Amino acid sequence: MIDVHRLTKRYGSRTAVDDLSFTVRPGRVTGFLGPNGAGKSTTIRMLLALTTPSSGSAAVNGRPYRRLHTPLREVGAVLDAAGAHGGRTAFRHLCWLAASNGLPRRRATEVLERTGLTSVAGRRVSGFSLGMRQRLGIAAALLGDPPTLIFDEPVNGLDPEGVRWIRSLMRALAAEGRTVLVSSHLISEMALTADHLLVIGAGRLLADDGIVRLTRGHASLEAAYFALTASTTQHRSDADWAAEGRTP
Ligand SMILES: Nc1ncnc2c1ncn2[C@@H]1O[C@H](COP(=O)(O)OP(=O)(O)OP(=O)(O)O)[C@@H](O)[C@H]1O
Repeated sequence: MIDVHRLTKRYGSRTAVDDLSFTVRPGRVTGFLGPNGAGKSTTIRMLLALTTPSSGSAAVNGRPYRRLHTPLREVGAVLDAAGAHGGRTAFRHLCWLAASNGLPRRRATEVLERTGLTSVAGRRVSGFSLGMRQRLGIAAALLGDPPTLIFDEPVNGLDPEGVRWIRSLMRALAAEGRTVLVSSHLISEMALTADHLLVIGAGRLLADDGIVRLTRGHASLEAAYFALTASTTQHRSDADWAAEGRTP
């Protein structure tokens, strides 16, 4: 479970996240959708205590991230595919992570199996493709068997097979009763993957609803999304011009 309450982040005169409140529930895939610069990554970074909020709070399984006793057992996060030390093998990387988080070594073998990396477990990460690195990042996120998972733009740069694999993994993780939050700016991908959507624009929450309800009254999810974000896209452009001290 993820709870965000009146979360705000300002960078100078720019408000990246603006009084955002929402709850992400277990047992379904929740998409976090918004245009470039909407504040998705900043929100996720605040959830994981990588960025300090200007105000408001964020909790994972009822506690702020910094107060989780064993974070890897509580929440797995996939932020980018470049996290592993290139000189290590996939297996050693995961064993090192497991040991430094008090997790049994067998978890490394188990998550390699789940992410389809068993056959390349002994290869150095430096030789991995983007798709293999992404799978390794997911393996690391699953190491502590956490009830909550957060993926930030997980399919960026992946080929169709990789996209489909991640989609089915996220659905399977939700079916196991986990809380799954996935950020994206790809509407078509979210239509296939998510049950529920949080739509943000210019740092503000624009919708918090099921895909079916969101789409109702529109020709498609894409049409519903553009109707929701149209005004904030304009707002963001004007704000960007202003922040740069220019006029559009
Ligand atoms: N460290 C920072 N310093 C200043 N501004 C920042 C910083 N990080 C983010 N921002 C600004 O905050 C806003 C939100 O950015 P953020 O990366 O959270 O958006 P996003 O929705 O994840 O976008 P994208 O889909 O492009 O990744 C943007 O205007 C961005 O320029």
